[in-house]
Amino acid sequence: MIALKNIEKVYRTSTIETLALTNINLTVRAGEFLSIMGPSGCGKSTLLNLMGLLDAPSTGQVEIGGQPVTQYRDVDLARLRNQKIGFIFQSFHLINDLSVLDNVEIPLLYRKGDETGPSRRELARQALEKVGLSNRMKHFPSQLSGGQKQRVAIARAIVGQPAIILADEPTGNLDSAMGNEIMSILQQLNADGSTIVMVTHDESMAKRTHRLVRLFDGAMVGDSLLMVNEGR
Ligand SMILES: Nc1ncnc2c1ncn2[C@@H]1O[C@H](COP(=O)(O)OP(=O)(O)OP(=O)(O)O)[C@@H](O)[C@H]1O
Repeated sequence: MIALKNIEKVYRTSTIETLALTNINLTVRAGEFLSIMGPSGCGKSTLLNLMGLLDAPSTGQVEIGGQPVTQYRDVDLARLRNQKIGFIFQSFHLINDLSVLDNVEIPLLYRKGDETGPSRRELARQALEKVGLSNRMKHFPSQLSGGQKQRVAIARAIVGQPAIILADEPTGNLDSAMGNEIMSILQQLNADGSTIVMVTHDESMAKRTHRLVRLFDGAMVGDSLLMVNEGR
C-alpha cells in the first residue's frame, strides 16, 4: 500500500544540515494499523509527511499502491493525496469560522462532483455519524470539547473514503478518557478496512495497534508485530 525504499531525508538551511531520516525501508500493507514511536526529534513526523506526500525524500523512493510517486508533479501529488489519504493531527486543524458539517465537507470540495452519488452534504453527514457526532453538525469548533474536535477531524479525514489514514499524535492533546474514545474509533475504522499509520508517544495506544515501528536518531531500530489489545 505504502512503500518507503532506501529513504534518506536531509533538511538543509544555509548554515545547518540535519539528517532527519536515514536508511528507511518500510512497507505498510493494506489493512494494517501501524504505530510509530521514538523520542522527540527522531523523525516520526518527517516519516509521516513522506508517507502522506506532503514532503519529498532527499534520496530513495516512495510508492503508493505499487506506483513510484517521487517524480510526480505537485498537481498530481495533490490529486493522489486527496483521493487516497486522510490526515489527522494532534491539534485538530479545524477551521473555526465553519460549522462542523462544513469542516467535514472540505476534502470533497477539491474533487470533481459525482452527479450520481450522494451529495457532499450527505457524505459529510454519514462521516459524522460514523464518529458519533450527528448531534453536533451545526455547532462551531469553539463549542466542542477536545475529544469532539478530534472526532470532527476524523470525520473530515474519512469523508472522501481514503484507503490510508495518517494520524500524527491524534490523542496527544486529550485526556486519557477522550484519548481512549478516539483510539476506539480508529480501531473501528481499521476493522472496517482502513489502513492506518499513527505516530504516538503513548505505549498504551501503540499496544492497541498491530505493528510497532521504533525510530531513533532517524533510523528504524525496531519493527514488531503486536498481539492486539482491543481495549474496548
Ligand atoms: N523543516 C525543517 N527544517 C529543518 N530541520 C527540521 C525540519 N523539520 C524537522 N527538522 C529536524 O528533523 C528532525 C526530525 O524532526 P521530526 O519533526 O520528524 O521529529 P519527531 O520525531 O516528529 O519529533 P516530535 O516527537 O518532537 O514531534 C529533528 O532534528 C528536527 O529538528
